[in-house]
Amino acid sequence: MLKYFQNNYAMSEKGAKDLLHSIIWTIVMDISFMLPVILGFKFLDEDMSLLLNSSNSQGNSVLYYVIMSGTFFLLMFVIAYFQYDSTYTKIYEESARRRISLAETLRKLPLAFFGKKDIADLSSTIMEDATQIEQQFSHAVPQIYAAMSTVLIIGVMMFFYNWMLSLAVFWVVPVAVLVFYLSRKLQNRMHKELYDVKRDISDNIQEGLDSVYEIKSYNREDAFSRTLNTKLDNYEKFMIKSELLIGAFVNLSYVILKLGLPSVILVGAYLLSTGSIDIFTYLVFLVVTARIYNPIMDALNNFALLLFLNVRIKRMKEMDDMPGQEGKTEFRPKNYDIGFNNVDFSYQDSVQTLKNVNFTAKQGDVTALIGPSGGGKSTVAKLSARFWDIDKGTITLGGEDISLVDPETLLKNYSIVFQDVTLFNSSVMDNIRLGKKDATDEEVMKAAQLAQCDEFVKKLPQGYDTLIGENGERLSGGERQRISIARAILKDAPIILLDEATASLDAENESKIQKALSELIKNKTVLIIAHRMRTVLGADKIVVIKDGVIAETGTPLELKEKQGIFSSMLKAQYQSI
Ligand SMILES: Nc1ncnc2c1ncn2[C@@H]1O[C@H](COP(=O)(O)OP(=O)(O)OP(=O)(O)O)[C@@H](O)[C@H]1O
Repeated sequence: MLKYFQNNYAMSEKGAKDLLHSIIWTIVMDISFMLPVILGFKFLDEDMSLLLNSSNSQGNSVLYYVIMSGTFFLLMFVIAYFQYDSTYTKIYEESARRRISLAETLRKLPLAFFGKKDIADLSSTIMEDATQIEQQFSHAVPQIYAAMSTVLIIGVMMFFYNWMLSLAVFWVVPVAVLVFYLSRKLQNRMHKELYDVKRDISDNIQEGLDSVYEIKSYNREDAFSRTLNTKLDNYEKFMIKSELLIGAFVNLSYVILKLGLPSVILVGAYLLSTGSIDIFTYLVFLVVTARIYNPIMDALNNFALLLFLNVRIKRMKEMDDMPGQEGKTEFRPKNYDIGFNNVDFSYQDSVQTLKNVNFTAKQGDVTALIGPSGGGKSTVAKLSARFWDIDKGTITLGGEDISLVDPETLLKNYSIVFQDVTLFNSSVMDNIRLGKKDATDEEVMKAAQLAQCDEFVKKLPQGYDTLIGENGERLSGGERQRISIARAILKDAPIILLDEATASLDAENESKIQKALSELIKNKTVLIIAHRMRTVLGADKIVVIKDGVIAETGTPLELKEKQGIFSSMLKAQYQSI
């Protein structure tokens, strides 16, 4: 049972145990809620029949019923308290565990995964899906199991009491459940489609927000709104259709259940007329029948909600099952040479991005990656820090295979300055301190000076304490880049991965960034995706990557003399200057 819960509801072992407790408490509570009814029957059976039959024998006193009612009330209250605690408190704990476990899974995923997968999808699985599951598990799931068990217990008791009348009560249940069961596939399909349509809309909105500048500058507002409106309209239509269809099946099941009462009336009347039952039994069955279908209807309703949840549970399990990156957390390489040995890599199975890549970026050298756009330069740089795991070959750091090292441990050795700098809506000081979280203000300011940030930071209203807006919206491209260089200087890692900006910076800005970079790369292993001639010619080694293979390697002088791709790229750039 516990394994079933774990597998089907994406629960932890503790969560499955808590769910089982909560179901048991809900069953106990449902049964305890019948105590007043039983007391009522006892009263009818023993005392009222005495009165009706004008017997002289003594029934139970009023005091007896008062004491019994008080005891039952207290018992019900205590049971309801434990049911509440086991259901609500525990499910929220499980929900927190579920979110932490998802976050832990995400932490272990290859870094590049986050570039590929849209963040809206991830965050909505962690927050929205987890909330939906939490609500259903605190409200619906224990009730389904409890309702089924309670009805079963009462059913068995009723069959022992009078099997013919019980048959009249219960024949509708399997028919109603069958109708509902048969609609399960359709419901699942509807829910899946609805979920996909909804995800598509949130992706669309997220994309619109991310690219609001482009949309406005290319006058695409109308087109964007039209697409979004169409999707929203379709979503609405789809919702109505799915509600109607699912509602039709659920209501059909309800109607079938409702046929139980007339059956009991008719069969009961017949049995009464033949003298097979007395009036009291007839009344008892009528009262029970009037109430017994409600928990079954609730269970069906809750079951429909659980089907709705299936898609989300599946999505959560998918995320949980994503292969994370593991490795040793003790790692002290004997040097910081990066080696690519016969490396093959593909993002998708069908296209091979890198083929048999071999080169070494030596500690203390600047190794420039150059080549035509789409050739694989960024991929090589990212693979060297284990953003993805490769398909074939090995990538080593100090001679050790990086695929055996825990990514977080590995990344402590890298400073990464790529073009798409991410800044946070906090102060300049905190943004730079990201490079070394325990750095003093003085250390941060020193790094900022070396990265040529000092001058523009001092002009900001509160200097280093100025909040820079969401993703540094108050800063220029060059300023953002220099902040990211300051972070890297502060981190002072032995390896620098650098993607030189292609954005056209003005001459002053460019020379400042060059100055900052030359500070950063002193005595480090530097792997640079080079775009500027100055960098390319100043490099110790050049690796030319074209169509995923290494086309040339050597010093700038060697490659110039070779008259190959490098020398023609060099000529083309000089001609364009
Ligand atoms: N996350 C990704 N998923 C799938 N394919 C990708 C991904 N990133 C890059 N690619 C593909 O891999 C190939 C190499 O891309 P890469 O970015 O490494 O080239 P590049 O030489 O750095 O290009 P550029 O100079 O234009 O930045 C390209 O065909 C690109 O479309």
